[in-house]
Amino acid sequence: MLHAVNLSKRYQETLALDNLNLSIEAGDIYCLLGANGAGKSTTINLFLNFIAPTEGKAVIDMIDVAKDPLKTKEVIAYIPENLNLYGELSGLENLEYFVGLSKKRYPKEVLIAFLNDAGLQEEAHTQRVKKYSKGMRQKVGIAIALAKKAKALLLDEPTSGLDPKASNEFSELLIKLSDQGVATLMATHDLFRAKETGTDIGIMKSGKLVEQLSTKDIDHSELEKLYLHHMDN
Ligand SMILES: Nc1ncnc2c1ncn2[C@@H]1O[C@H](COP(=O)(O)OP(=O)(O)OP(=O)(O)O)[C@@H](O)[C@H]1O
Repeated sequence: MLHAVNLSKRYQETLALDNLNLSIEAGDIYCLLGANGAGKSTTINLFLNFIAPTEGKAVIDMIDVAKDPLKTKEVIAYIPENLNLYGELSGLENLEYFVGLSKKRYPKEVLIAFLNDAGLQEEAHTQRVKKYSKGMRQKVGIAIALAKKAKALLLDEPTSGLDPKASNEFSELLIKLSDQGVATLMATHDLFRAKETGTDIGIMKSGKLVEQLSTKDIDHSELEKLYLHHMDN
């Protein structure tokens, strides 16, 4: 579903991403780990066509992102660290608006069902988003992904700053989406969540993918050791 093929991005003298090859299939939750500046956001931004590759390609659902960015955007949902919602609108109104951008229309009760499925408590649906916690905003993001029937989810540090309960709830939603066949690429600094939630882990350093593994082959402390080993060498 999501493929990086010899994907590179250079900014003047900085090689932000160096020949990345990556395959994320339906149901995979692929967690990208790495220090600040390792190239995680660059990877996600290339899949979103926010930036253009210097070499190689990002492919979503067999379509080259740079060649047909609008078509690829139809099948993905993106949740950044801080989701940009309209503070004066309610969660329900935000959902209606953003789903409308993707040319989908649903009756109000179906939109409410998406918010419920995303775990947003009923009384919050009609409250202005400016009063929401970060966890509640991220749930609206998940509701948008559900309503768009997104095949792939791109997440850039979505749980940073969430308390452990909110972070756990978010992870459970990702697993629910994965069970429905959604392919997820998530940049994160949270080794614990990556092991708990992810199916696969990639460790990046200085623009290179230096390690790939399946989460079932490693425990928490081995993952931490491996991560620190790569950061120290
Ligand atoms: N617009 C830009 N112009 C120049 N250099 C950039 C630009 N965007 C990113 N870089 C550089 O590319 C490299 C990779 O950055 P990137 O943001 O992908 O890292 P990251 O792994 O997401 O880090 P973080 O964990 O801090 O979010 C860094 O050296 C960064 O300084």
